[in-house]
Amino acid sequence: MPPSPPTPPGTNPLWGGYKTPTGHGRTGARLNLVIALVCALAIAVIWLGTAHRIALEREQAQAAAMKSNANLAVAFEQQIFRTLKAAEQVAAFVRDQYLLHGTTIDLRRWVQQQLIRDALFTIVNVADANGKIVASSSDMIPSVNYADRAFFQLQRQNTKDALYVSAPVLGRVSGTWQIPMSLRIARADGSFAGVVVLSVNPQHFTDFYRQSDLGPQGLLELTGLDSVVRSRTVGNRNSFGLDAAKLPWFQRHPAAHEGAFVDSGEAIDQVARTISYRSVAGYPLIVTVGTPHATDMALVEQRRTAYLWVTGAATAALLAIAGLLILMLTRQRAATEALHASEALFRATFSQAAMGITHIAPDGRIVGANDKFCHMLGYTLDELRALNVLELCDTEHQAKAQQFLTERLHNRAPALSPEIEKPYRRKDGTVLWVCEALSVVTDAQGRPEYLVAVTQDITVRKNLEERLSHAALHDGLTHLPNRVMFLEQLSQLLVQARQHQQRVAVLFVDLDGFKGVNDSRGHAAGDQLLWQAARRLETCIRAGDTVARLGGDEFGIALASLAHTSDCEALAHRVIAALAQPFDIDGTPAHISASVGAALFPAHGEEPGALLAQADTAMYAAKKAGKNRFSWALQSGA
Ligand SMILES: Nc1nc2c(ncn2[C@@H]2O[C@H](COP(=O)(O)OP(=O)(O)OP(=O)(O)O)[C@@H](O)[C@H]2O)c(=O)[nH]1
Repeated sequence: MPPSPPTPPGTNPLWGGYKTPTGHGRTGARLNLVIALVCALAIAVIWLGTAHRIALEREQAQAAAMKSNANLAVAFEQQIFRTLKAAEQVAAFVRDQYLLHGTTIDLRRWVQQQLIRDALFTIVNVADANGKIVASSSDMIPSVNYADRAFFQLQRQNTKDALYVSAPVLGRVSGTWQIPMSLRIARADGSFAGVVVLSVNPQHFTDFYRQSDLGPQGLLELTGLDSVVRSRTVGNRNSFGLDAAKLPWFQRHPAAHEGAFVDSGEAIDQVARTISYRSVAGYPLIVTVGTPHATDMALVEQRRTAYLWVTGAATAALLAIAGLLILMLTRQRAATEALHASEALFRATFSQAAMGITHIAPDGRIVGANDKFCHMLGYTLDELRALNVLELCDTEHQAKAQQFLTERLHNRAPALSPEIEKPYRRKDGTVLWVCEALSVVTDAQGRPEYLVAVTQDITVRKNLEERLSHAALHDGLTHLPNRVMFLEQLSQLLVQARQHQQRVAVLFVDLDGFKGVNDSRGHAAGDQLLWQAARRLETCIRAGDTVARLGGDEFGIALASLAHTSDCEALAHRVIAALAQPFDIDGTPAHISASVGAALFPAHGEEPGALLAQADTAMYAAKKAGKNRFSWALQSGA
């Protein structure tokens, strides 16, 4: 089984596998859109995920800060609670002693003996029912009256036995800001007998700040439900006695006794804080802990920046990948479309070309051919594909065709596409002259894959050329060679004669009385006579000799390889005898004769023109001698 031929573009039969591309542009645009959408979706997912992660971490950080602050608030509340309980115990002890011993109680000594141990009380006083201080822990009893003090008036009217923590006041005894904490003294009958007053430095309440390390913007505050701030510490700044009405935690407290939120800091110092507040159990007080929101969120913000960078980089990478993908696919599509267009062009060119196109394997087998070529040769495509292109040539042209094929395979310069003119044999046996150009198509490795032959039918031109060539060298009336061809053939005979040392004879034959036939019988009759004379002359010569019409009623004869001069004379006499026979012109005889002159090579001349001239001169001599005779040329130079 022979190896299968190389496969040209497309598939068989004859690249019929090609399909007109449809919808490539639309499909490509859709694919681009899908890639863009997938990319956009992926980017959206990444960003949503990042945003969600950031929000979650924010939430967690916020919750952690709130929880931490809530714990601090609990601890702060407990410290306040313990302080107040201690104050309450001290006040109750002093009250009990006062009720037992009256003004004889020595508070100063108790402080010194540390019966009143707590150092937080700057001063402990007992005032009677009129507000006059009757016992004091200071060196001497101050002459101060509490009657106008709010806490005194409140305790006088109060029936509750509870410690009252007043708003900070400027101490009349100490001259410094104090928070008076008072306990009502009641007699056995319940009547008001005065108050025990313990003064506390407001800063004491927020000393907790130092333990809790809230930072330079941290907030610690003790606020009374009477909307007066007992003590507030922000960093190392301490303040008290401020109005708490506008504080967010104060406003929230009635609804929720404890809570946590982010405050803008508008009511204090414009610093946003994470706030936790709660009521002090059993006292009309609120403790508040705040940490700067920026500090709480610092780590989250750092991570957020990192997330944004990573997400931004991932977005850029995705966009770059999608862009590259779209670019690559677009280029690939463009290449495919160009290939399809090229194939469509090829197909149109191939099938509709005015010239025959064949694809030939390097060994000459015909792989494919267009309709034109099939039509030119009269074969079907299947018949052609069973043939070698050389089989389309006659045997004598096959070597030349093979050589042309081989040369083209070895010299594949595309710019050089030489043409060959050769005859093909059609299926019906007639000759098809073609002009054929061969191009070589190579594979990726540069090896010849197949040849493309573009074949033009030049039979008409060739026939015309042949006819023109024949007409140029032959006489149109007698169809004998004309003077030009006679001289050419004589020249070739002389070349051979020189090589073989042979003699050549040239005879000049001129009809006698031909004009009379023309004149008496007409020109057409003269033509008939000339035609018949030519045929008679042809019968007189041998193969290899030449007879030609030199013009008018003149004929030339060239005799090759003349053995004896007598042979020439014999021929001349045969000619004279043949032409002396009557001619039958349209059934009526016509009589003429002929005068013949002859010249010999090399005796009478060496060149065709010279020999013919010599023979002409000899013929003229025969005419002069009475016509119907033969005459030799004179010796050369005679
Ligand atoms: N019918 C015909 N006549 C031709 C043709 N060519 C030349 N002639 C005539 O042939 C004649 C040749 O002239 P001549 O050679 O003087 O005639 P001739 O009667 O043979 O004279 P001699 O050679 O002296 O015997 C002329 O009348 C030409 O017109 C031709 O092709 N056909």
